[in-house]
Amino acid sequence: MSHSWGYGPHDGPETWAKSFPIADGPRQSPIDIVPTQAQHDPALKQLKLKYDPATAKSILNNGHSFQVDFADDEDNSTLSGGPITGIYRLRQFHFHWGSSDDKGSEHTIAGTKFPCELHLVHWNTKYPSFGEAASQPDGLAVVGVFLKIGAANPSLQKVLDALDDIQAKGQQTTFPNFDPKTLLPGALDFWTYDGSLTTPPLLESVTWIVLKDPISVSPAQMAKFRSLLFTPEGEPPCCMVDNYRPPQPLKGRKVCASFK
Ligand SMILES: NS(=O)(=O)c1ccc2c(c1)[C@H]1CCC[C@H]1[C@@H](c1ccccc1Cl)N2
Ligand SMILES: [Zn+2]
Repeated sequence: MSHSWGYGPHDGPETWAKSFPIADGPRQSPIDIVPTQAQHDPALKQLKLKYDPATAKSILNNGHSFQVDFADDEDNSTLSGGPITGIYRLRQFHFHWGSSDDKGSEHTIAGTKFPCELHLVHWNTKYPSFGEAASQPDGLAVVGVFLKIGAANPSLQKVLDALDDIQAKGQQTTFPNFDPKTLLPGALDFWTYDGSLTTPPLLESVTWIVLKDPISVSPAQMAKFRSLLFTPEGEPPCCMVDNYRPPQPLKGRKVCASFK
């Protein structure tokens, strides 16, 4: 049976546990990050992100968000260092956002919500594939970046310019030669904790690496995100907004900080 889940009143985060009981599991994401309760871990290494723009392939409206997919058959775009051991390959990046600027991020900082949050999804190359890695406790590493209202972001604009071709669910187009590093803030200070995918199947296989510093997004750029549709062509249009899961119980987990 194909699980149809979404973000509405009848299929949203409060209903997911019915089809995905892990929704009430011990290491669910996102969480509210409370900086004063995070523990500085001096043993944490610097994050090493090595991205090759040539690995960018396509951009897809998957009906929950839109994602930019990368060729991950070689170690050309990788994440290492930080809290992880070994090499993780970049698979895709996507976003979560709100219907207004006062909400939209999945992680929050001491209760503060951002209008949007970027997720760069990587999988552990000790496993043979993304799918296999996604089912392992150390299988995935997702770098989360907050977007804060400010100046227009030229690098983000390159991504947003492609959205006209993928307005409806299931639409995809080529997206070559893009360097995701241009979407990162100057400093790579981060919080890290053990968590899960924030959408079904909610697998508890993610080492979360949430960057402290946001990148900028303008109000006009936020409007571009909100012009996408959850619905496929030919169905009554439903704007893709509020595609975020609210923070989940910490259940005793420690959040570590790479900085003082
Ligand atoms: N928000 S997030 O960063 O926690 C996140 C990261 C990766 C994936 C997901 C959510 C979800 C989103 C749709 C499919 C599912 C997953 C996946 C894709 C194809 C096959 C299997 C799986 Cl598990 N990919
Ligand atoms: Zn996500």
